[in-house]
Amino acid sequence: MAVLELKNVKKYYKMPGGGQYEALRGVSAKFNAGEMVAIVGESGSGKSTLMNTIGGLDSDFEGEILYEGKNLRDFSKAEMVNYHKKSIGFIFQNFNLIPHLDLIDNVSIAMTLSNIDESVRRERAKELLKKVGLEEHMYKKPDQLSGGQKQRVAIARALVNDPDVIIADEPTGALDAETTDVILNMIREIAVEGKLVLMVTHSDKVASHCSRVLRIDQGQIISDQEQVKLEHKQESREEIQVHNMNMWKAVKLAFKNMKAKLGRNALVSTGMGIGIMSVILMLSLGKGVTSYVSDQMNTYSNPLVTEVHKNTTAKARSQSMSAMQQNNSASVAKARQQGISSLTGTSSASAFSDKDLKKLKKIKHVSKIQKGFTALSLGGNQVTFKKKSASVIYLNTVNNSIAKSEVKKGRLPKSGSNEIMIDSGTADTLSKKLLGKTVKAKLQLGTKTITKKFKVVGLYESASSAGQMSTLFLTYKDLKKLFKDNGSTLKANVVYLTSSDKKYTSDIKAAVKDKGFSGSMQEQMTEMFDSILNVLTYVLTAIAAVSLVVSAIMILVVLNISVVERTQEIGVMKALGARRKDIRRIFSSEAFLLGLASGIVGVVLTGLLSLAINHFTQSAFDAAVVTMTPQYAAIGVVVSVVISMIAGILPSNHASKLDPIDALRKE
Ligand SMILES: Nc1ncnc2c1ncn2[C@@H]1O[C@H](COP(=O)(O)OP(=O)(O)OP(=O)(O)O)[C@@H](O)[C@H]1O
Repeated sequence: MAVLELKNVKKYYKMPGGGQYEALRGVSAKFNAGEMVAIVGESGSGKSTLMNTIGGLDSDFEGEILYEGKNLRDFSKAEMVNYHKKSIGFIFQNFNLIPHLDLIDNVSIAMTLSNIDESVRRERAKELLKKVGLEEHMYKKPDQLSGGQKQRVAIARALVNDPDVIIADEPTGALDAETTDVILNMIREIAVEGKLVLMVTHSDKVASHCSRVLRIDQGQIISDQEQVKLEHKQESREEIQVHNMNMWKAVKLAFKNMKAKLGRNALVSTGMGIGIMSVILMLSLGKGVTSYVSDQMNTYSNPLVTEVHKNTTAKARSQSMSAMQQNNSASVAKARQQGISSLTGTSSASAFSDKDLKKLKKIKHVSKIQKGFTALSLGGNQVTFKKKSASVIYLNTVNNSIAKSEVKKGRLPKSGSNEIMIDSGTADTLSKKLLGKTVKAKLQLGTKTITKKFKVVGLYESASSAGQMSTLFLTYKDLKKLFKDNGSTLKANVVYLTSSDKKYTSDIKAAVKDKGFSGSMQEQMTEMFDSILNVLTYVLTAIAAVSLVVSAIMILVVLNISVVERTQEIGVMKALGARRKDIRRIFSSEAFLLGLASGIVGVVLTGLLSLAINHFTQSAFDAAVVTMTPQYAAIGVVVSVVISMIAGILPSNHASKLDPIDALRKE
């Protein structure tokens, strides 16, 4: 039975100016296994067109090309892929080997596309390379071989999946006479082993080696002569199961391709890596600076204690904003006054009512609730010792949030014996030995100012550097009495909640906010700083991200160049049975690998740069300002991969859609 049967095959090419050209004009022939058929004809007679249609590279023909009883034109995509992989082997005039793969990989590429295991592939490739006499060259690259050796590799490649038909298009066209004979004998051997060999040639001498000569002129067979019958050897057929190439094999192939252009890919990855670095660096810098500021502001003196204020400043701010919007200057002034009076401790709005205290008591895990008072005054409070005076900005009550370590010298004041504690800075301006001495204090109590003697029993130094303000502490009880003695009532404007365990403090802080109160001044300022820094970080990151657009364009250009450079390779792969999907996968995998490499370069560069920056800031401000978290590193790598893969969509699609005939013809 014939392996291939052609019935009245016609092929029309569309002419650029309209109309069509009939390149094959009703070709009919039968080809049997074990034949070596020379297709001879003048240039332009239609030989290549006929081979392309028989080889399934061009299904746009009329008539029938029957393989196993089915017309190639009616093949489904999967059947056609199988036909390429299993039934047809191509040998080209200019060899069309893949330059960056070694001989083993070149021979076994069709098996890679068929998802055959590496060990099986290599074994088969070695066996075939041995058969064509290139065993000792198998790790060479094609450009290290002579023309004849290259064609021998191409023969081995055509045979790898043990096809029924070998199509050889001028296989000796680029070879000298001596090498031609070697190659022709090898091809003849293929037919002797029982395969059908169809060989295009111009040369009658080459044709004389064949068992049958088919002459073609102007798209028609003009003669069909059987010259000799070949003596056949019965060869056992290889049982090779072909499947579709999986993603992992595509990635591995892509990796080999990338290695071939290592220098270029390294440069591109570094370029994109710098873009990624700028993004990670901005995020890490934002994080580092935010936590530095938070640390500076929020060195909580006592991790168990939460300081609570009435939410008057926020209220005053929003009132003042809405008054400003309404252009009401009286309301603006009123709102501002409220803000000031809440700071100076004279606002009734900032005082805690019993209802407020009850609300706070209900918060889970609060073991103790302590009332306090804090007031700011600019010049109103003064401490005098031996004719020296110092202003005290804050008047505070002794509270649980003061840590033992903050009492630098002496102890906390006790109630009932006119004791105070002042910050060590203010104390020093009065006398180096103020501890234990009696000072005269002028204090503003609400609207009244009183003068009274106190004994300094403690010197205070805030744990937070932002809290280093001149401050005078006395007990709440004493202050309450002072107010009462002067005809007014002290109302707590700060409350300290002690948590039953350190681990609940953050929950308590959150609950305080939920109930409409606010935290300490430092906490409020930190929150404000945090939000400003966050906005700043995002703005800077967005600016840095612009460089990623440039990187994406760079990757797109590089992949496009790669597609152009490798057009022939794509043509060969398609002739060997690569699906569009496979080609797309290979190029997308290259984009993926470029993105991954860039991401890693970006992370490494950020790591190195942050080491340098932190080294500098450590010595300058005793703090590391760049904090690269694993999340940021992961974001960098993911962003890099995603951008690269998006940039790779167009080139990969373009590659997958290339027409195999055009691609193979590309010089
Ligand atoms: N894509 C195409 N579009 C239009 N015409 C084409 C196309 N490909 C081939 N032809 C025309 O079809 C005819 C047959 O071309 P083909 O390449 O099959 O000839 P050939 O016998 O293989 O020639 P050569 O030996 O020079 O390769 C030629 O006249 C050619 O100009």
